[in-house]
Amino acid sequence: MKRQLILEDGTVFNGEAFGSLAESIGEVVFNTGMTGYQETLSDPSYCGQIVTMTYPLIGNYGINRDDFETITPSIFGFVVKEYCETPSNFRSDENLDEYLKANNIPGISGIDTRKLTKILRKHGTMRGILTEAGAEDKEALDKLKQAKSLTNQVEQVSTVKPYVSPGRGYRIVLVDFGMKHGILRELTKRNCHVTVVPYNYSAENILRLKPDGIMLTNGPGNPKNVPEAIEMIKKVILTIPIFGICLGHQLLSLACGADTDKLKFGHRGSNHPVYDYETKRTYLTSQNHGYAVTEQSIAQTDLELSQIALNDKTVEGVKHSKYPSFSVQYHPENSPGPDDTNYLFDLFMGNIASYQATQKEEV
Ligand SMILES: NC(=O)CC[C@H](N)C(=O)O
Repeated sequence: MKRQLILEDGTVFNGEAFGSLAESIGEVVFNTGMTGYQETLSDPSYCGQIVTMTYPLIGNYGINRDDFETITPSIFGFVVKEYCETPSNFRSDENLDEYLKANNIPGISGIDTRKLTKILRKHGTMRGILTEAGAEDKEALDKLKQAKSLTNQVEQVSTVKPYVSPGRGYRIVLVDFGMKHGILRELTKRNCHVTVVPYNYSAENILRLKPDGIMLTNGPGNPKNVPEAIEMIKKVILTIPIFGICLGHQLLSLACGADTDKLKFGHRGSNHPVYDYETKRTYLTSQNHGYAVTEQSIAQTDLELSQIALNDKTVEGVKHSKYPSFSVQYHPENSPGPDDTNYLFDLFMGNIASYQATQKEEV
């Protein structure tokens, strides 16, 4: 069945339908990972976005039971050049089409994704509509232009109630803005007792849980749409070590007085080089972000710039100069992508240990 992707600037792409046949409007973004489509599809940070993969063949290793980053995916659409109907992999349980249908995600294949990506790089990300072919282009375009931009994606993907993943190690409160399972996986690997709480859990309620450390997860949309979290962080940073990832990094930075801005077309892929000023090393990182902390805004805060993207000098990490808190813009939990920066979870454990040691000395 024929489908269309129409961009805000009027560009029409014709292709074949796969996955669900639902009509969808979202921000069209590109991901350059050669693999990792299952993690991408199930990453809640893509809520509100239609993702195109630049790698031309997608679906060839199927969908397996192990690589999900969330159970209920919230991506708004999936655009590929060639979609593989007959996956070949010992872990594969179903094909991409079955997965997308079961989760009501519309897909389109047969698209010149190189052309689409070049348009997005030149113009910046745009919104688009995935719709049935033969629909009046003008009507679809009007619908797209009239559609309101989303501001409540975090609310859509965060947990509603707190829950616990028990362990005997440090007690970590994980504030869920649209958590990838990879973060929980890294904490449980380190024996942490993790309490996952909703995005709008108050500082008072978090402190009542007596955490040893707090983690701020990744999540969709503009960090400025989550003011309650910024207020919460301002209070908890005074007494508890914090580690923020992606949206969590942006929120921590905003709470410390820095600013964020939207990038032209963002960073989404599995091989983004990041330089660390302290270790003087370059790490390959997994990334998915459309916003970033602005470098000039850091100077007026107690934050230090700790890491930077080598491709375009975007801020990739900050460290607090007074409190044992830090954050990164990329994904140390990888999934998908390289695990070069997994050590940051150990660094967080170390921060907790040394902070607790200093607290004991003071008593
Ligand atoms: N993966 C994330 O947490 C993304 C953060 C934020 N939504 C951005 O696009 O910049």
